Amino acid sequence: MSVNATKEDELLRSVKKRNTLMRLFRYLLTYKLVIVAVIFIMIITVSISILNPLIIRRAVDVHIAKRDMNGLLILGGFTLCLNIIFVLLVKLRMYLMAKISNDVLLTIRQELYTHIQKLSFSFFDSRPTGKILARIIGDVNSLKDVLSNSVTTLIPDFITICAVVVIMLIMNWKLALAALATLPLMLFGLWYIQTRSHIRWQVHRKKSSNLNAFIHEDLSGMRIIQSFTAEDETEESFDHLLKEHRDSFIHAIVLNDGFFSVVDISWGLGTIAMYYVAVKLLGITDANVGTLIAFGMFIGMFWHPIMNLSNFYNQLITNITGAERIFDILDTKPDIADAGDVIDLPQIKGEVRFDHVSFAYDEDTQVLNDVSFKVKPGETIALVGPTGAGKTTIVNLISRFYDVQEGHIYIDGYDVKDVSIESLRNQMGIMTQDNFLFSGTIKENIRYGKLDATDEEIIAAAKAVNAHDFIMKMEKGYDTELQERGNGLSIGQRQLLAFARTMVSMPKILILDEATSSIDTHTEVLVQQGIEALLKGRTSFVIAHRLSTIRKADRVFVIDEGKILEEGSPDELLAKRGLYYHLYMAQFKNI
Ligand SMILES: Nc1ncnc2c1ncn2[C@@H]1O[C@H](COP(=O)(O)OP(=O)(O)OP(=O)(O)O)[C@@H](O)[C@H]1O
Repeated sequence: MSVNATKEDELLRSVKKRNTLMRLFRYLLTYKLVIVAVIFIMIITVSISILNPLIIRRAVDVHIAKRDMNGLLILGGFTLCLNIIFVLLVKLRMYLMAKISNDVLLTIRQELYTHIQKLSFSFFDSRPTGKILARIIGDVNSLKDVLSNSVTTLIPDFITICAVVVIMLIMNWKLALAALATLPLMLFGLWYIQTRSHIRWQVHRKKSSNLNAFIHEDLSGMRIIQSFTAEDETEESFDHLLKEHRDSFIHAIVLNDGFFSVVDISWGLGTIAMYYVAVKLLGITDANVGTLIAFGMFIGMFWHPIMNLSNFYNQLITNITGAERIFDILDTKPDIADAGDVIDLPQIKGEVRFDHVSFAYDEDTQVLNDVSFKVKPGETIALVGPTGAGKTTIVNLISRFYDVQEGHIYIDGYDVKDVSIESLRNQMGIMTQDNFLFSGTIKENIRYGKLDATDEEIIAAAKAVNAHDFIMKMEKGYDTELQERGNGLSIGQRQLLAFARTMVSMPKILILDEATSSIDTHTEVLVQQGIEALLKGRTSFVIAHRLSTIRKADRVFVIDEGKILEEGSPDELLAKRGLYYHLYMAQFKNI
C-alpha cells in the first residue's frame, strides 16, 4: 500500500540547510581548475568595473577641470579598450559556468538514476512514479541557476563589495559610513524573510510533486478514465491540485518579493544618508564634485551586488528544497542489498526450499505465516487460491524482491540472502501479468532477457514460444519498432513477445504470473504452447489461471491467508474435495 499517495504531501527527513548546501557545492569541486579560471576572469572584470568610477573621477577632476582634451581622449580610448576586454571576458565566464553547471546537473541526474535503479520494490510501492519523475527532472532543474550563480554571483559580488567598501573608506570614511549605515536594517529584513520563506517553498515543491504524480497517473490510466467516463471527476481532482499548487506558489512568492523591497529601501535610505552627510561635508571641507560623482557610482556598485546576493540567497532558499529532495532519494538505502560477504550463486539445478517463512509488507498485516515447502529441480508448481491469499508474495520472495522476516529461502541449498542478488536473478525468469514492453524494436525487446544474445538465439527463442510467425508477418519483422508499452500489438502478441524475452534468458527457475485476460482461440492455443515450451526443463512457479496449466502442473499449492492449505497433484487434490475442489468447481466446472 502506498504510504505516499499521489495527492498526499511527501515526507522528507529534516536536514540542516548548511549540510545540503555543502553537499551540493561539493559537486562543483570536480571542476576546480575551471572554477579557478572563472575566478581569475572575474577578478579582472571586477577590477575593470571598479576602475570605471575612478576613471570618471580623473576625467572630471583632472582633464575636464584643466580643459585637457587630449588627455580626455586618451583616457576615453583606454576606457573603451578596457570595456571591450570586459565584455569578452564576461562572455567567456558565462560560457564556462553554463558548462560546469550543466555538467553537474548531468552528474546528479546520473547518480539519481543509477541509485533509483538499485532501490527495492518497497521504495516503489511507497511512491507514485510521477513523484520520482518530479525529483529527477524538476528538482534537478531547479538547481541549475543556484549552481551557476554560486560562482558567478557569490564570488565577484563579494569581491566587489569588499573592494568598494575599502575604496570608499579610503576616499572618505564619513561618507562611506553614512552610505553603509542601513546595512544592519537589510540584514535583519533578509533574516526575517528567509526563516519563513524556506518552509513555504518546501510546501510548494511538494504540491508540484503531487501535481506531477497525478498527471503521470492520469495519462497512464487514460484508457480506463475514458472507458468509465470519469473525465469530469479527474478534472476536478486536477483542478484541486492545480489550485493547491498555485496557492502554495503565491504564498511563497509573496514573502520572497519582500527580499527586493528590503534591499531597495536600505539602498535608498543609505543614499539619502550619504548625500545628507556629503552636502554638509561639501559645505565645510574637502569633498569635491568628482569624489561625489564617484561616490554616487560606488554606492550603486555596493548595493547592486548586495541586490544580486540577496537575489541569489532568495534563489537558494527557493531551490534548496530541490536539493533536499534529491539527497533524500540518494540517501535512501535499498532494503534489499548484497551483504558484505555474499558469494555468486553457481549454476543451479533449480531446487527451491521455503523453511518456516513468515513475511509482512508492513507491521500491521502478516501476509505469509510459517510457510514451508520443497520443490525439486524441473518441477512445475501451480499456485492457486483466492485473491489476496499471498501467491504473488511467495514468488516475489523467491526472487528476493523483499526479505523474509522469519525463516529462510534456499535455492539449491544456498540461502538467498547469502548470494549476490545479480547472480540469483540472472538465473530466474520472471514474467508478471503486465508484459511490459519498451519502445524500441521487437529484437531489442527480446534481447532484454539476455543482453548479449545473438540474432540466432533471439529467433530461436521466438520460434520456441510461437512468436516467430506473427513477428515475420509484420512489415519489418524483428526490426519492427514497438510503441510505448507495446501499444499497437494485441494482448496475445505482447504475451508471446514477453515469453520470447524470458525464453532467451534460459532461466533455471521460472516465475510466471499467468495473464487472466481472454484472447482469441487461435492465439490462446499459441500462448498455451508457448507456456509449455517455457516450463519445459525448469523449476516453475505459475500463478495459474488456466485450467490447462493447472492440469499439467506436477503439484498444486492451494494458498489461503498466507498458508499452504493443500498440496498435491491436481488429481489428488480434486479427489480430496477440499478447497482446491471448490475453487475448481467455482472457476472451471463450465469449461
Ligand atoms: N506491496 C505491498 N505492500 C503492502 N501490502 C501488500 C503489497 N502487495 C500485496 N500486499 C498485500 O499482501 C496480501 C497478499 O497479496 P498477494 O499479492 O501476494 O496476493 P495474491 O494471492 O497474489 O492475490 P491475487 O491473486 O489477487 O494477485 C494482500 O492482502 C495484499 O493486500
